[in-house]
Amino acid sequence: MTQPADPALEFRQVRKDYGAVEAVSDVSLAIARGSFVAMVGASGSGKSTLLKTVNRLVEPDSGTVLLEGQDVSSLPLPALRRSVGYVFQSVGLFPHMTVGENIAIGPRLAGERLTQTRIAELLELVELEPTIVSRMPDALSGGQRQRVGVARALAGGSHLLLMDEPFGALDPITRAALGESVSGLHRELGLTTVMVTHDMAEALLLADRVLVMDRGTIVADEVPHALLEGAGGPVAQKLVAVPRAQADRLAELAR
Ligand SMILES: Nc1ncnc2c1ncn2[C@@H]1O[C@H](COP(=O)(O)OP(=O)(O)OP(=O)(O)O)[C@@H](O)[C@H]1O
Repeated sequence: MTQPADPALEFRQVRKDYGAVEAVSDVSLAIARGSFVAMVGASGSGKSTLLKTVNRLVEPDSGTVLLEGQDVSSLPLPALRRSVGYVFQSVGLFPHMTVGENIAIGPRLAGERLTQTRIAELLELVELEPTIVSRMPDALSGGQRQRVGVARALAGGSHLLLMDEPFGALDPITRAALGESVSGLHRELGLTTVMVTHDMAEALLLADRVLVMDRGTIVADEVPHALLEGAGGPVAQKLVAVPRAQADRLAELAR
């Protein structure tokens, strides 16, 4: 892929080791404003570690992460976390807080109160009923919890949405519905979206750029069409082979 001239997010030679494990090895990558990037790769390949360097949940050993051209290590943490929408792997809603309080927590930590109207708007964006606002997280389905997680990530008005395996624990129908919702939000709000997923089919269907990570490095960087045409090298093609074989088998069964 050609590198964008004025990227929303950029990694320059980012490296993170955990003892002898090279979790992220000198990754350089620029992400264009408005793009939807999927990051795919085997478990332990470094996807989450790389994503977490953006809002400094992980501090790199070396290298720089630039958000809108600014080195994230020079930004005050509350402001940085506010300007990066982050949907966690495990959702991570606070169990003792209502849905509304969970959505408002980021701005609150940064010293701002979200109005009830704004919270209602955010619920509407993620297609949840406004009445859900006073419910506790354990009274929601997994899909509803993930939608609240997305609303919370967008509450600070961020244009950068990072999602770490957001649909992992959901059934396939809920997963597909949420994928569609996120894709719609991405377009409507003009977001730059980076989504970590184990599912190459999901990556191919939702993203306009697919990165494949393997042992701490990016081994493929392609548009979905190119991956389907055979580009990206052996690790990428092994991942593409799975949904392709399923699609072929389904087509055979339908004959
Ligand atoms: N806090 C930590 N302490 C020690 N090792 C860690 C820590 N976080 C991650 N690692 C190691 O770093 C490597 C990369 O982990 P990472 O979670 O980034 O991979 P991943 O591709 O996101 O995996 P998954 O798809 O399973 O979430 C792994 O070997 C992991 O065990």
